[in-house]
Amino acid sequence: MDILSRMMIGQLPLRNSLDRHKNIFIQRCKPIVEERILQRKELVYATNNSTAKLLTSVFFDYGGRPELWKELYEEQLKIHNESNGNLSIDYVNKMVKLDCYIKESFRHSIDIATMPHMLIADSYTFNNGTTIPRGRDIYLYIKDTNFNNKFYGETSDDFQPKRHMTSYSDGKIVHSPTTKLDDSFMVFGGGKHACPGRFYAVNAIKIFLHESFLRYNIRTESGKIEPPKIISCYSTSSESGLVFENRNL
Ligand code: HEM
Repeated sequence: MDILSRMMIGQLPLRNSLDRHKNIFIQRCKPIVEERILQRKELVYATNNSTAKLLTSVFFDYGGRPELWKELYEEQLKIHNESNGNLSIDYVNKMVKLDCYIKESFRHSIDIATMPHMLIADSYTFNNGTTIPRGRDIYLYIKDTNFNNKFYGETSDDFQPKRHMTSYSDGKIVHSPTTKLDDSFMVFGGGKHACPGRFYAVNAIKIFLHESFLRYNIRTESGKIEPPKIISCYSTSSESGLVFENRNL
């Protein structure tokens, strides 16, 4: 059984090491962050470290792929017109193409699950002889899952938002939402400690993109797909520019 499966079924005596990282975050930010925000420190940490980072990657993935722009814009325009500009959660749930696009962008953007885990037993030895000492942070390397042909077929390396939806001849579209926990999509972890903020995070990103697509034509400064910046096994979005041009609604 691999490490992922053991974590999921709780066989590995790990706990989320959010507390340790939270304390580092608080020490660094104490002088500048208001008391009111500190009381919500977990939310600030979660939002900074994952949602904002991923939103940036989602913009870069969009800006370098002109072939996606028309269809995604038209879905948002249709929803804008139907809702008269008053988005309710029912309208956010109708953003199916956008959701599939976000899921594909997440699949390509995340190499390691953003929340490390810490071993709380004295030590743990895997079948291959690797021993982890107490207190060691463990990160889930999920690129193996994200680009696994077993889950995504021969085209697993390609950026294809439509891989997450099935269209039927009567026009009905069924899709696998970004928030769905699955062995093939571990971006939000899994099991009882899977990210509880995922619905909030994905809806916030959808609403942000909805408003942005309606207002702006967005492209990378180079006009090309900008590869992510890789720091060791950690990838983050490119540091190059994004261009937002006003769109006439
Ligand atoms: C796109 C954005 C986000 C990503 C990719 C993400 C990812 C993750 C991952 C991988 C975990 C670890 C799951 C596991 O241990 O199996 C986690 C846990 C957690 N996340 Fe998120 N997260 C995101 C946004 C948020 C937001 C916005 C919040 C709060 C509003 C949040 C709150 C939490 C909390 C409280 C936990 C710990 C759950 C537990 O240990 O039981 N996350 N998240």
